[in-house]
Formats: sequence, C-alpha cells, structure tokens
Amino acid sequence: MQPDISVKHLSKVYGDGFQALKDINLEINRGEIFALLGPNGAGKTTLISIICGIVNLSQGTVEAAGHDIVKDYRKARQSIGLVPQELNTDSFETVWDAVSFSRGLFGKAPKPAHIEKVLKDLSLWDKRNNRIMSLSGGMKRRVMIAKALSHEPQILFLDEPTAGVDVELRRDMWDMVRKLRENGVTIILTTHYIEEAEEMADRIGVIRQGEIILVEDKSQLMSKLGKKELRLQLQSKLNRMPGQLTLEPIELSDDGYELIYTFDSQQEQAGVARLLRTLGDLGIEYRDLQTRESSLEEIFVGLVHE
Ligand SMILES: Nc1ncnc2c1ncn2[C@@H]1O[C@H](COP(=O)(O)OP(=O)(O)OP(=O)(O)O)[C@@H](O)[C@H]1O
Repeated sequence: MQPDISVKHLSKVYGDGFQALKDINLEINRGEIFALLGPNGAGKTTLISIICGIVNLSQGTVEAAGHDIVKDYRKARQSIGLVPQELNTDSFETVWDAVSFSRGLFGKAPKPAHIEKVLKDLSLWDKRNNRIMSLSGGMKRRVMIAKALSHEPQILFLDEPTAGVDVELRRDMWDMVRKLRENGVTIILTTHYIEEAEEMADRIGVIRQGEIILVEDKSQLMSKLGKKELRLQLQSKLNRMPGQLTLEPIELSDDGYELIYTFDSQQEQAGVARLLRTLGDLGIEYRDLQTRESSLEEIFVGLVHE
C-alpha cells in the first residue's frame, strides 16, 4: 500500500543558515496514528510546517496522499488538515460560519451535511450558533479541529493537541482522535505528554537535533528498549549483598530492606526464577514483591539524552 506521507532526503536550512532538518526519511501509513516526539527545538514544527506547505523545504521531496507538496501544492494541501499549536480563535463569527468558511478556503463546494457531522462528532452541535469568542478554551480547541476537518482531509496533523487542556478534555480528545482513525484518517501528532503517545500511537518517531533517530512500532519499542524491575521487600535487613548475587543485575537499597532486580522486557523470566531460587537457598525471606515496566517516558528520556 502506498504511504499517505512520504518524506525523502528532506533537509531544511533557515534563512539565517541554521539547519533545522537533516536528511529526513519517513513514511506514514494510511490510517495510522503516528506520534512525533522530540525535545524543544528538535524540528517537529518545521517538519510539519513543510509537509503542510507553510514553510519551504531546502532539499528533498515530500508527498502527501500521493501528491508532491511542491509540484502539486493544491492537491497536497487539500488532503491535509492542520490543527496548529497556537489557538487563533478571537472570533466574532459563529462556530457554524467559521467551520463552513474554512472549507471554502480549500476550494471545496459547500457541504452542510459534512459540517453538521463534524460538529456533531466533536460535540459542538449545540454551540453551532454561538460566537467562538464566547466559548470555553476546550470548546475553542474543538472548533480548531472542526475547522481542520471541514474540507474532509485524508491526513490530520495535531501539533500539541492537548497542551494546557484538563485531564477530562484530554481523554475526550483521545477518544475523538481514535474515532477519526476508525474512519480512515491518518493522524500525526506531536506532543510533550509522552503518556499521550503511549496511550494513542501506533508508531512513534523520535527526532533529535533535526534528525530522525528512531521510528518504531510502539509496542515493539516498549518491549525492545523497556526495562522491567522486580522489587523484593525483605523480612530482615541485609547488611551487604551476598556473594552469590553479585553477578546479577541487582541492587540492595540503602536501608538494606529491599532488593531491586532489573532485566530487559524481552528477556525470558529465567533470571527471575533463578534469583528467587538463590534467595531460597540463602534463606533470605521476603514479605512482598512488585514488578514494574519502564514507561515510554523513561525510554524517551534515555534516547534523547544519549
Ligand atoms: N524561522 C526560523 N528561522 C531560523 N531558525 C528557526 C526558524 N524557525 C525555527 N527555527 C529553529 O529551528 C529549530 C527547530 O525548531 P522547531 O520549531 O521546528 O522545533 P520543535 O521541535 O517544534 O520545538 P518545540 O517542541 O519547542 O515546539 C530550532 O532551533 C529553532 O530555533
């Protein structure tokens, strides 16, 4: 299947000589949720802005829904909806008018039935005759999404969709994004809430200093780079690590009451069984044990600070 977005050897040098993107190669498949992660200034917004035709590329090619974003600008742009980071909603217009007008900007004929569907899907139908400036922050954010969907794009970019949004609205947005994906829309989101990528994304791309350093299936990434930890609370204090355990990746807590064993998520459980057997042989008893997996956040921090 042809990817919905295809980026080949893309570089960007800004007017002041700063190279913001270096030889980016990336394919995003139809109907997936792709999370683009990276520290501040890594080049996320630059990459999105180039794909959306807002910033010119320096080198390379980009196709959106099969259309070259330079040679076939109009068609490429029509296939994309963008929800920018900045909310731009100090508008006297009504919700209905603003969303309908957005559609017109893409040269598409009016289609009230589609606008109605978008507003209903985003729980904005009751507010359709309200002025945008009178809405709450969360509702304004929904209006931004409705505008981005007004022209029936195949691809939707969400740049920091839930920055400054409360937990409840964030969950609503996640549900809504999943619904869009079920309808076949390809979604690319950037986020600083790694938890959001962990919850939502099918695949994760990590960008650092203008380079894509990793693209991976989320679940594979978590099992490949993730660590598991087993913590054992001991019945009685250990003054030092027994010699039989010194070869294991194991630590003794400062107070001597806890053993912490770290292993790769992919590794089979043999190490755990061996450890528990050794403890039994040594007569070390524990009163409780817990296991914990590393979060995407920990994996991400490890990656970008390497
Ligand atoms: N118009 C410009 N001229 C020169 N440099 C720029 C311009 N726009 C962005 N940059 C630089 O390019 C780099 C990438 O910026 P970009 O906004 O793409 O990063 P980002 O990953 O989106 O960061 P954030 O997470 O902070 O939004 C930064 O170092 C930034 O200072």
